[in-house]
Amino acid sequence: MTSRGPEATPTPRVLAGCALRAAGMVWRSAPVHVLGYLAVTLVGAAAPIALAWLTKAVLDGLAQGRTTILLGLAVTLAAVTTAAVAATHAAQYLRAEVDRRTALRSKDELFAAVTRFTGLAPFESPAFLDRLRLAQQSATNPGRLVDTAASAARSAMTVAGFVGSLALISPAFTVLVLLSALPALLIELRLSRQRVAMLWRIGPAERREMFYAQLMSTADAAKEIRLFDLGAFLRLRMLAELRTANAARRRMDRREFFVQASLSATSAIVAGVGLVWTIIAAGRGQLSVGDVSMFVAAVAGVQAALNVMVSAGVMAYEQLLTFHHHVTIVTAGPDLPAPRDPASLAPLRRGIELRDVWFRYGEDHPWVLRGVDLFIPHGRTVALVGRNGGGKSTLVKLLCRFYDPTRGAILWDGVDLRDVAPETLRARIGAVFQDFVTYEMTAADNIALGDQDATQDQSRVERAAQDAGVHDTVAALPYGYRTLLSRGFTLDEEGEEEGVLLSGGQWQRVALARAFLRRDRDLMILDEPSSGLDPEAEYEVHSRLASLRSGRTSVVISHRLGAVRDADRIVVLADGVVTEEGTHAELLADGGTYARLFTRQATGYRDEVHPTGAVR
Ligand SMILES: Nc1ncnc2c1ncn2[C@@H]1O[C@H](COP(=O)(O)OP(=O)(O)OP(=O)(O)O)[C@@H](O)[C@H]1O
Repeated sequence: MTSRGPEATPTPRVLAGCALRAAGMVWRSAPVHVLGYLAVTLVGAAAPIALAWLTKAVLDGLAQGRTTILLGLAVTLAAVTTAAVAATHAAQYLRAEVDRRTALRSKDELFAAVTRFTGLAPFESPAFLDRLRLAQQSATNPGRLVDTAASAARSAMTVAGFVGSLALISPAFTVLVLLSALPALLIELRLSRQRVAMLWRIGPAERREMFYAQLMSTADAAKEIRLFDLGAFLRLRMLAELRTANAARRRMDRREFFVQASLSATSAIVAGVGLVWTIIAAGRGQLSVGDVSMFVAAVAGVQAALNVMVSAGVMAYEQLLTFHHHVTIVTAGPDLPAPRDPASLAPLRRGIELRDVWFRYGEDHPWVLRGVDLFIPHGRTVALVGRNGGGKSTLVKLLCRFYDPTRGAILWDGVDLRDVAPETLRARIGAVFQDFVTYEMTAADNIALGDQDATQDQSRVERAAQDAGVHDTVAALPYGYRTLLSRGFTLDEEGEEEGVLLSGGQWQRVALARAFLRRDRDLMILDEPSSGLDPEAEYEVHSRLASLRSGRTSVVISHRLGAVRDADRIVVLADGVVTEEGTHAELLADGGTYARLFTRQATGYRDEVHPTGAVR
């Protein structure tokens, strides 16, 4: 599902599966509305045929001077016209409702599937992201398929009705009109395959265009864009992507225009020939005035209805091809191998062992971890330190099983993490990630997301905030814990209860509070938990974290070596290999990388005092 080459066109069998799935989805979403829609469609389909016959009867009645039947015919004509108009409006409403209800279900199904992916790899795959975008766009397709099918059925009825009438006048001409629609169908199907392939090809350009547009409209990037004067640069890039996509769409539109113009010309020629023939036949007295009117209405009706049928068939085909992206995602297997019979995971007793763990993010990527052997003992704190890009955060991601080791294994009290359901493992872990999320939600929600049970328990949220030292800040916000931590939305519909923005350090404390809600978990992961804090706050938070960690198993990553010196074990990771391991004192005594980094940092904090007493 992740490779990005030209998309192979799904086989008819696969498309039939998609159609069945779409039909099931529509039926489950809006059964009553679908039935109503089909009923009014039927009325709409019968109306033109009835009108044509009534018109013929009126004209013949007039020509033959049978005025007695004219009033009845006129009333019937008016009633049929009214019913046809009412059916059109009812169909519009019902179709929109079917669309809305089905789109809701389709989005639910799609995002349930997206959140079911347990690892991170799909979200780092351009092919998957392109597919997801197209799948999102296809949310209304199942509903539209009903519409398309109904309009095809309506047209089929019209064709059948008029074909009967036409055949009475000229069987040969009837065959000619019907046959003239066949090339149109084949050509249009080919065009629609090309259109869907084009949409897949321009997917990356469209996503980049969206990326630039979003960048220019979000507060996060606004500072740099203004300071570095990036506005015009980003706008031009966005427009370049849009032009690329537009050029592909234009080429396709032109091709369609030429093909459709040729097809329309063919239809017009067929209709013109027929008209000449009927006029000549009427002149010779072989046809009545009513017959001529019927013939003209029938040819126009059959051609228009055949056109609609061809368009409907093509549209259905295109809608199915796009909906296929949805189906591919919702029916995809697990992104990480799922254990057939998942092992249960008891609370940690001995520890977590990384046994010769090798990892790279993809086959074309370099090795990030190269044979890491490491034991994280139960109840102890292990600190991971080392230079940027050494693989520390990657190791932590493997502990959470966001990826599986490429080689080697990670064992939780001897149980391979691959044998456990990811959600079971994650229920035992608490974490603050380096790139924690700042949710545009209320302060209370931002904390409670750490443990959803807490959404119903404000006291737990407040306790966690107190532990993270952010309670006073939150309590002082305009609406306390109800305050929205965003300037992009407001709390109320009227737009009066505006949100606020927190500082970087305050956000970090909110993220810590989220982790504090999971304090009872077996493993606590703290990836740079205090990087945004001021020195006093850092000291305070580390004291709190130390008390939180005491007796618990934790893995801490920090570049501030003073913050991890008390860890039970300090592990230096360099180029994906454990190069040093020991306590702070042992590593200092060894005089290796850790000792060098620590001394360098410590020297930076120490003032050199001049003999005169001045601080330099
Ligand atoms: N999702 C990813 N896809 C591809 N490569 C990645 C991904 N995440 C990290 N890397 C690469 O893996 C290597 C290790 O990154 P990692 O984030 O684990 O390092 P780190 O030790 O935590 O660094 P830092 O101290 O800067 O946070 C880096 O070279 C990085 O480019």
